[in-house]
Amino acid sequence: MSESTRVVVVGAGAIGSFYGAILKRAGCHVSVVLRSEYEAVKAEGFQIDSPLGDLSYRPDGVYRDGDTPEHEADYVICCVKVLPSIDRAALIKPWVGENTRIVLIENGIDIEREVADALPDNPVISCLAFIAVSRVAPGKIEHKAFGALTMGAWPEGITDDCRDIAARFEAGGIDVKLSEAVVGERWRKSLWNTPFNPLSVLAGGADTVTLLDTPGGEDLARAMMAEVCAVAAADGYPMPESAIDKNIAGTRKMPAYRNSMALDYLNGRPMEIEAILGNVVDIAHHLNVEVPRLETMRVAFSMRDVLAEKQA
Ligand SMILES: NC(=O)C1=CN([C@@H]2O[C@H](COP(=O)(O)OP(=O)(O)OC[C@H]3O[C@@H](n4cnc5c(N)ncnc54)[C@H](OP(=O)(O)O)[C@@H]3O)[C@@H](O)[C@H]2O)C=CC1
Ligand SMILES: CC(C)(CO)C(=O)C(=O)O
Repeated sequence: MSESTRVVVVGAGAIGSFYGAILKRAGCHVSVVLRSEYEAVKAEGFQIDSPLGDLSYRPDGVYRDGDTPEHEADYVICCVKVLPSIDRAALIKPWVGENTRIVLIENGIDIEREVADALPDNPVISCLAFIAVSRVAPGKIEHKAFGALTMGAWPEGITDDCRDIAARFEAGGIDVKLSEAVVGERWRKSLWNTPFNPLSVLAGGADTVTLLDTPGGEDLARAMMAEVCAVAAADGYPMPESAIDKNIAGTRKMPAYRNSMALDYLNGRPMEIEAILGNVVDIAHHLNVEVPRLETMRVAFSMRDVLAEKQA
């Protein structure tokens, strides 16, 4: 394994700076592309407090969106939020060369297609992060727990590229599960994110304990999960019925936790409603699956957007 693998992390927020630190520990040359935190990171690097130890580091290159790369990257890792306002393909394109592999570490369903369509000659590796990490100040990151990645080639399979980048994450101290069917893995994660993320926002930024302990809360989460299961099955990725019980039991075991969307809401940042909820509803419509609760939530969020536009 070459020590000088060049990695460019586009959107080095909580997830990007953390997994950049892991690849740096594994001996990769890690550059980052930033927006609002450019000055802070250029001056001081990242300070990352983690149960894995002090992961603070100075990236080998610190760039802004619009800068010109000096070298071709082996891997471009895209970690921006999946938002309608961000053209992710346009954002990563300047950093992608002929031999660059594109790695997406982002939440959501069917989020790969727009990138793969715009950059058809570069392989896409799709990753799911099971981690609790957040930005606490410019360049300062708090890693609270977990960190494992699940990944596979998109739309399916495990390629040598997947094995190569997985080995680097593992060398940096992270568990990686390689999957032949990463779209199915996305559905399994969506089983949690699609109900819990938007619910926590509608509940004013509520944590998991509040959501489940509110009378009717667990029933609502379960009913929304059942809708996600039905869409996933119609899309060709059935999940066992026990998956819902397992997710609820696992969530009840966790200390009170605010997911990334709840944190975005509380910090006044844009939220990944379409990637996590809207795309599931669109697929349900396309496959004629009834998802009344998910649909209600999506329309309620659209109302917020319409109101915000009127007030702007
Ligand atoms: N945080 C978590 O615990 C988890 C997050 N995820 C997923 O990971 C993905 C990333 O989330 P997270 O790291 O929390 O999000 P953050 O908001 O912390 O990071 C996103 C980063 O992208 C940057 N960015 C946005 N637009 C641009 C641009 N044009 N040029 C350069 N940088 C840009 C943002 O900069 P700026 O500061 O200017 O906005 C920010 O630094 C999401 O899909 C999320 O759902 C998945 C599991 C857990
Ligand atoms: C599953 C969870 C809660 C952390 O991995 C997540 O994906 C999020 O915070 O959005």
